Amino acid sequence: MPRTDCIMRHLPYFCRGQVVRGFGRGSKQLGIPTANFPEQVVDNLPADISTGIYYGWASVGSGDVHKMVVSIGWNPYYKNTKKSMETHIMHTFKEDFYGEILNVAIVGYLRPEKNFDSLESLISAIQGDIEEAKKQLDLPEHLKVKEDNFFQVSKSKIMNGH
Ligand SMILES: Cc1cc2nc3c(=O)[nH]c(=O)nc-3n(C[C@H](O)[C@H](O)[C@H](O)COP(=O)(O)O)c2cc1C
Ligand SMILES: Nc1ncnc2c1ncn2[C@@H]1O[C@H](COP(=O)(O)OP(=O)(O)O)[C@@H](O)[C@H]1O
Ligand SMILES: [Mg+2]
Repeated sequence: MPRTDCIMRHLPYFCRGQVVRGFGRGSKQLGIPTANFPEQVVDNLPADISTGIYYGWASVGSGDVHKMVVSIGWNPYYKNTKKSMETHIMHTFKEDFYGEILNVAIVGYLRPEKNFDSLESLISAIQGDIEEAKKQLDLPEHLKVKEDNFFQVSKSKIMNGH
């Protein structure tokens, strides 16, 4: 079982990285696209940050900051052999953003990763996570992270030059 005090010690956790291709299941099978981070970003996570489902804030390149949910782990339903970190942003984008920089601030923990008997139950669990995250993120302590300098830096010229 994840030790909540261990997890919370690292939050908020900020990171950025280029969006890479995963297995293409997020949008095609689940109807919930997830922007996947490269292995390097996953390897740089603090060793004692538990796998599981988290929520927070995200922006793409120098774009607006949106609510997000992120899954860190091996996706037991799919039995992945590599640990992944995948972010679903609660926003409708006009097009895919592979290759762009994704900026992420994780602020809270929702639950451990689970296996499910059916795709339908995986999808409804994820939809439940999204609803819970939306509620939690309206709390003042979480809303303030949206304004963090971390996201301001991503809007600066330095980042736009890439
Ligand atoms: C909020 C959220 C919760 C998730 N929870 C689980 C889970 O409990 N078990 C699991 O096997 N996968 C879970 N996933 C991961 C999905 O299985 C994953 O997004 C899907 O396999 C897409 O993978 P892909 O990006 O490689 O295509 C979750 C994803 C999100 C965004
Ligand atoms: N709201 C969104 N949240 C996350 N990714 C999105 C969103 N809208 C579009 N995308 C795009 O969808 C891609 C993820 O789709 P997905 O089916 O999970 O494929 P993959 O397996 O390649 O990660 C992201 O890399 C991004 O380019
Ligand atoms: Mg994905």
